[in-house]
This record gives sequence, structure tokens and C-alpha cells, in this order.
Amino acid sequence: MAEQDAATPPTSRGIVAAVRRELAAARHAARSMQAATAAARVAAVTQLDAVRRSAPKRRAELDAARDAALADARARWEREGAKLTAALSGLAEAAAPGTAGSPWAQWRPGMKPDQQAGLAPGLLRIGTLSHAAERTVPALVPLLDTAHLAVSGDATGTADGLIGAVLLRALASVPPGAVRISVYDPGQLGGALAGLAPLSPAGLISFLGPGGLAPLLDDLAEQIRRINENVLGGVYLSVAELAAETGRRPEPWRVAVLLADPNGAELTRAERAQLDRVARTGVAAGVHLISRGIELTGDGVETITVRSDGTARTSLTGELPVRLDPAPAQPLLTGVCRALAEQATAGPPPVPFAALLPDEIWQQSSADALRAPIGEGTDGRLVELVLGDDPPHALIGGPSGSGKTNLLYCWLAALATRYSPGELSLYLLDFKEGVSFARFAPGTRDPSWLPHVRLVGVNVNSDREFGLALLRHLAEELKRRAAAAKQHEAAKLAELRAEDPAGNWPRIVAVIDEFQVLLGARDAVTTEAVDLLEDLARRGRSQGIHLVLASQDVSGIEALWGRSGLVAQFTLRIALPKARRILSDVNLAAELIPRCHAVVNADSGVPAANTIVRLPDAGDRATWVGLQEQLWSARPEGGEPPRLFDGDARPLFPLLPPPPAPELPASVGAVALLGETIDVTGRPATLRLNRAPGRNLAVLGTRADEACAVLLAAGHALGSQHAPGTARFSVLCLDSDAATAAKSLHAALSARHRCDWHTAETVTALLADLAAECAEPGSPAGAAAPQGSPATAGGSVPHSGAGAQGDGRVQGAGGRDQVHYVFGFAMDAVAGRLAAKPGPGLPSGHEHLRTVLARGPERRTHLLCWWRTVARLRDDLGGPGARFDAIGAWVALDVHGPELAALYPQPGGPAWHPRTGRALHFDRAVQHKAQIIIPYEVAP
Ligand SMILES: Nc1ncnc2c1ncn2[C@@H]1O[C@H](COP(=O)(O)OP(=O)(O)OP(=O)(O)O)[C@@H](O)[C@H]1O
Repeated sequence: MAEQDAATPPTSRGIVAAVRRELAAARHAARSMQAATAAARVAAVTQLDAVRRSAPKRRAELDAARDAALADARARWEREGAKLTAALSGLAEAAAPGTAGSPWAQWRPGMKPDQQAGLAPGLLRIGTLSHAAERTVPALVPLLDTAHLAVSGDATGTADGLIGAVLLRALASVPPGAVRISVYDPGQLGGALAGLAPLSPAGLISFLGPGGLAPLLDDLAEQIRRINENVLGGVYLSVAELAAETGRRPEPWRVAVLLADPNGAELTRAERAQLDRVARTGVAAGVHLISRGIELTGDGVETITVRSDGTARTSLTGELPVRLDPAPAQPLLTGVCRALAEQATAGPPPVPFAALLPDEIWQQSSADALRAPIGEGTDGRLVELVLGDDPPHALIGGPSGSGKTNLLYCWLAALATRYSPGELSLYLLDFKEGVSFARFAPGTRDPSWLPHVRLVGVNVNSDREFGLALLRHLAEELKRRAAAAKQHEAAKLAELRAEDPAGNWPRIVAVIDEFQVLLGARDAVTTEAVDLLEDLARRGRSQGIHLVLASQDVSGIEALWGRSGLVAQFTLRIALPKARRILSDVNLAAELIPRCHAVVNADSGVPAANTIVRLPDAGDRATWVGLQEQLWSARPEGGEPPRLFDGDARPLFPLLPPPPAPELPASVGAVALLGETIDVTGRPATLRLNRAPGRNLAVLGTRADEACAVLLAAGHALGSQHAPGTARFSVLCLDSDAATAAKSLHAALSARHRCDWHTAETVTALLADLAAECAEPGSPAGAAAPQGSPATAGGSVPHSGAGAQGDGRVQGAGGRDQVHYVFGFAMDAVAGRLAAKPGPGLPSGHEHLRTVLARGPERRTHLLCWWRTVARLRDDLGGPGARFDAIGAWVALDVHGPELAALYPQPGGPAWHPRTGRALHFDRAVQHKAQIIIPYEVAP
């Protein structure tokens, strides 16, 4: 239409047509639009229908998906929550173990809490972090070695309950006595924490009222200063660090509870300044503050804000609310405090015995001194005892049961594990009844011994001579050392050892327990013992011989205190509780120390040198056995067991050496053993039977067993020294009491030699024969036997052995030079027979006896006979004026010293008080003094 418009002018028809076309086109378009709209509408309706139909199912699906996601999330939350709770609970348990964290329900009023080592007390429970019972996580706060606590809030009662609970947990989670509490309570004068009052008798708590704050803070400040200066000494940053490194805590924790004055009184400037000082410096020194209503400042302050609904916020838990535990019930609080006070009064457990022992045995040299710890000092360190040039000797005192034996065990264990047997020798003597040192020697149950021990004496109470023997032995050793020192120009042991490195110069420690027994009588033993002690104490110092004397009560030992020079040498003093006169007169420390403690003083007891030691328990036998086994197994090759002297045991007849060459007994005489001497080496008492006049033996006394034991020992020894068949024996059994012994001797001797058996019937004839042999020099032995004597008449005399005559006659088969030993059991029992004259002008049995005693030895006939009293011997020898020259040796049993005067060179006889199991032996030819012996136990 636009082209037409340009070519031709529009006409009306053209215009109409064009309009029509336009309209038709418009109509067409409208119809198309309508149809499309209708179709779209149909589609939409259809879709709507479809959606309407599917909607409920879809919703259900979506709901299900949502529920599943929710359930999944919840399960994961539960899982993670449980995990987290478990982890937190585990952490809490580790941080607050035992009584620090256990709920009150697990506590009992009288319980004695099982405290931790006390070195790392950890955190303390105050409540829980969650309300849900199954998800309880303990809420904890720090205190000891970590923080101060500042409690605030309006609920004063709840706050005080919380403070009491925290203190109780702190007290119960460290060793008893390790926490000391001071409570400043101006409002209630101690009433706020009255449940803790049972701690008071043990000194674990003190309450302060108004006016008490300044002195309390001053005291805390002074404690901190002292601990910094004397305990930490610039070496440690805190007591906690010291405790962690040394394993011991020398200072208690000091906790000061400061409760605000309800009257609102403010702290003075001085108090505030002191409080700030303590708050700033206290934790390192183990000084802690718990305040209620008083502001504390500083890094180490934890805050707890208490609400009246029983909840709290703490600086440690932040926004997490804490449900506080209810305060412990009053009976629980007071009951546990009472138990804690009892434990604290009983004292902390001592350092264990094992702490005295070194890591490795025998690593130290004793050249300069012996150093060994015996226990723990008040500063928690081990206290050593030193024996060397100074102090050289020790005096230990304490009443019975005060722990002397225990102390000696501690000391000996510490010494024996540090020094090898080449560095240390021990001589141990116990004068009291009991066997305290017996464990160091081999026994029937335990064959091991302590390799350092050379001698153990137990049950020595009635054998003071054994103490003397030990001192004599040490005096000999001192002489040997002094001679060696002189030779090497050495002034002391260290120099001698340097000059003579190959020599055997261990330090010697001689321990004499209950030594007052040794010095307990005014007699020759005491005099000699004190002389020897004085010499050993004075000169032993430089020769490495150290004396350790222990006693229940030295105050009564006149012999000791009369010699102040002797006592002055014992500069090391160890006083057990209630010991008297061990320390100086003005030193009362021993009165004050509790059980299991000792005062060690290396300066003769002057008070300034006191060191208080707590001793471990060394009495456990099993521990000892293990330790001794270890040392015994490590003993040097060839180490001999110690000599054990047990005053209650009868020594066994010794194992004899092989017999000497046959000509030896013939030329110098054989040796009879009579018993064991009371001597360090336990050597036998001997009697040499040579041709010298008087070589006979009289055993005197009524104790048949012991008399027989002496004769048996003599007979066994003589019989075994002579080659078989070269000696002749006669056994005279004259009393039924001696029959068993006599028969046993006869049987033993008959196995090797001619041994004739005689009874009362044949004894006179035997003596007549022997007298005849003696009286007629040059005549063959036995040739002069009187005719018709019962012995030669034979008959009833049983006999046996090499050379015995079948008819019982007593002729010497070996000729006149054969030695003949005659053992007479109860000679005095036949006194009547011997006194009888066989006929006018004929000598009596007594006369024969005297002849044989007097002349026999030179003819090699020796009489070894038992008389039950000295008077009867005298009668047999001729009555009141009798001479005893022919009795060159005797053994006296229950015969008092004065009765022996006639047989003894010193007027008045020997100093001898008879006692069971002991005899006095004297041999005129070799002794100037009689000696005590112990008859042997001779196996039949
Ligand atoms: N430090 C200690 N720790 C534990 N128990 C100890 C301690 N000291 C001693 N005892 C015990 O005390 C008791 C007596 O001790 P001990 O035998 O050492 O005393 P004592 O002075 O030698 O007495 P007594 O002289 O009567 O023999 C023993 O049962 C011992 O185990």
C-alpha cells in the first residue's frame, strides 16, 4: 500500500480495500491468537490437573527427606556429643584424679583418702558443666601450684560451701599434712568453715578473726621470702619444679582463705599492698589465696562468680554455666577432716628403704671415708652418716624399741651396697638376746651371707669375753696397720692405700649393739675392754678402724663416763627418740622427735649440729634376703663366710685336719681338743700331751654332760692323731651317768686303736699295773702288774681294739714307748675302792693313782679324768695337804673360782663364776690366765 501511495493517488475504494485487507489480516491474527491461547489454556489446565494429582506424594517425600536429614543430624550430634563428653570426662578425670574429682557420693565420713604422690595435685571439682545427667562433665578449677581463687557473688552461704569443698578436695588429694590452711573470717570468727575445724589439732588449719589479716599476710610474705632464699635458692623457679626434679616436696602448700568483712571494712593500703605482693609471688612458693568478697589481682587468679540458683561462671569455663555440687554434708566434712588429721599426726610415709641404695652396687672408694645415707632430712634430702678421720666413731642411743636395730640395718644396707668387701669389712656383735645380726651369716634357711661381714656375734649377752675377744682382734689389726703405715710413712689410711695399692686395707666398722653389757661389771673384763676401746678409739681413726657402739642407756655406764677422753672420740652421735646422754646435756632434741626419727649430730651432740632424720623401715626380711642374695652373688671369688658366734648354740666338734706324720705325736706329743675358745676365730682349746710332768687333765664339776663332752672331744682328737694301732687307750666307766659317753668313746677309739674297757671292778688293778710301769723305769711296760689283781685276772672286763689281750689284761702291746691315754669317767666314784689297802704294806689304789699322775706323763701315760668336785680330787690326791702338781691342766665346770685356788698360780684362784654351757680351762704349761671355753657337741 505504501508503493501504491507513491505511484497513484489513493482512491476511496482502494482505501476501503486496503482497510478490509488490513482488517482481514487483523481478524486472522486475532483468530490465530485466540486458538493459541485456547490451546495454551487447555495445556495449563491439564498441567494443573497433573500437579494437583501428584502434590500429596511429593510432600510426603519431602517430609521424609527432611525427617531423615533431621534424624541423621541428631544421631551425628548425639555421637559427637557423647564422644566429646567422654573425651572431656576423661580429661577431667586425669586432671582431677581420685578425691580431687570423685563425687561426694563416693566419699565416706571416716575414710582415709588415698592421697597421690603430691607432686602434681591437678584440678579440683566444683560441679558439672551440663544438666543432662547422662552427659555430666565435671567442672574443675585449678589451685595448688597453679592459681589463687577469687570467689564473688551474693550467695555467701553457697560461696562458703564451695570454698569448704575445694579445700577438702585439696587436702585429700595430697599427702597428709602437705596443705596448711589459714582462715581469716572476721564475720563469723571461723564459723564459715567450721566443718574443717577437726584439722586443727593436727595443726593443719588455723582461724583468724578481725585484726588477723595483716599478720597473716605478713607471715605469708615472710614464708615466700624464706622459700625463695633457702629452699629454691635460685636453682629452681618454683617449689613445684623442685618437687618434680627431686621427687620430694620440702615445703607444704599454704592456703590462706580470706573472707570479706560483712561490715564492709576495706583493706588498708598496707594490707592491700601486701595482699597484691602475696598474690603475685605466692604460687611459685606454694602459697595460695582463696578470697570471698575480696578482690585479687594478678595473672594467676581464677574467678568464680556464684549465683543464688546454685550455678556459677568461672574464668576457666567462660560462658559455659557450671552447676555447683552441693556442699559436702557436715558429717562427711568433719569425718574426713578428722581422718586426715590423724594421718597427718602419724606423719608422712618415710622415704622407702630402697631410696638408701645406689643404682649400681660397690662403686665407691672408702679411701677417705665411708659415706652412706640412713634416711630423709627435714628438707627432703637424704642424710648421710660419715665415718672417716672426722668423725671416726659413732655412739648410738635409744631405749628399747626406739629403732636402733632398724637404724643399723639402714646404715649397713647403705654401706654394703656402696662399698665392696675390699673396701669395707664389718664385725657385728649384739649383746642382747635375739638374732638381729644372724641374718648376715649363712643359716639353715638361707645359705647366703653379707660378703663384707667377717664376724657375727649373736646372743652374746652372757659371753662378755667374746666382746673382749673382738676388741683384742681389732687391736691386733690396729697394730698390723700401724706397722704397715710406719713402713710406708703413711699418716692415715688414704695415704697407706696410695703407698700400698696392692695391700688389703678395707675400712673396718665394728658394731657393738648393747655394748653396755660388755662394760656392765666392775671386773677385769671391763677394765681390759675399756683400755682396748680407748686405744682403738684414739688410734683407729687414722687406721680406718671405726667403732659404732649402740646402747639402750649409756647414762649408767660408769666405765665409759669415767673416761671422758674415750667418749670424746665418739664425735658422731645418733640419738633415737628419748635417748639419754647421747647428745650434750643442753641438747633436748631426742626428747622431741617422734617415732622412726633420729637426731644425727657429728659434733659430739652440740645443739647447733643437730640434723633430724626420718628413717625408713628396714625390717622387711624379704627385702633383705633379696638384697643380700644380690651382694652375695657378686662376692669376690674365694670370699669366706663370716664366723658366726651364737652364744646360745653349742659348737660342733670341728672337722679335724688329716693326721700328722706318725713320728710327730711321738716326738712332741699329741694334742687333745677340749672345747671352743671364746675367740674371734673360734679356735679350739688344746692340751698338748708330751712327756713333761703334769701332762694330765682333770675335769672338775658335777655337770656330767659337759664333763663327758670334754673327755669325748679330747679322746676323739687324740685317737685320730695317732696312726692306727700306735696308741693305747683305756676307758674307765665308773658311774652310770657317764656310761653312754664312755661307751661311745670306747667304740670310736676301738676302731683305730687298742682300747680297754674298765669298770669299778678293774680300776684298781689297772692303776696298779700302770703304777708299776711308771715306778720301775727300765722294766717292760705291764711287766710289773701285781699278781692276782682283778685286771690281770681277766674275767669280766670287756675290751677291744688293736693290741687288746683276749683275757682283758692291760699289758702294753706296743711296748714301753707306746703312748697310753687313760680316760676316767667319774674317778671320785671309786674313792672307797681306791682308798682300800689290798694288804698290809701294799699300796692302795690312791697311791697307785698318785704315782701314775706324777710319773705317768714321762712314761707316756696320761690320765684324763673327771672328778665331780675339787674336794674329791684333793682326797684322791692325799687329803688336805695334797699337792696338785701332777694336774698340769684342768677344765672346771660348776666350780667357783676360789675353790680352784690350789690349782691356780694366782692367790685366791681365777675370777670365775660358773655358767651353763661354759667351762674354765687352765694349762699351767702354756697359760698364765685361765680361759673360758665352750664344750663341744660331739656326735656319738
Ligand atoms: N623407721 C622405722 N619405720 C618403721 N618401723 C620401724 C622403724 N624403726 C623401728 N621400727 C619398728 O619398731 C620396732 C622396734 O625397732 P627396733 O627393733 O629397731 O628397736 P630397738 O631399739 O633395736 O629395740 P630393742 O633394743 O628392744 O631390740 C620393730 O618392729 C621395727 O620394725
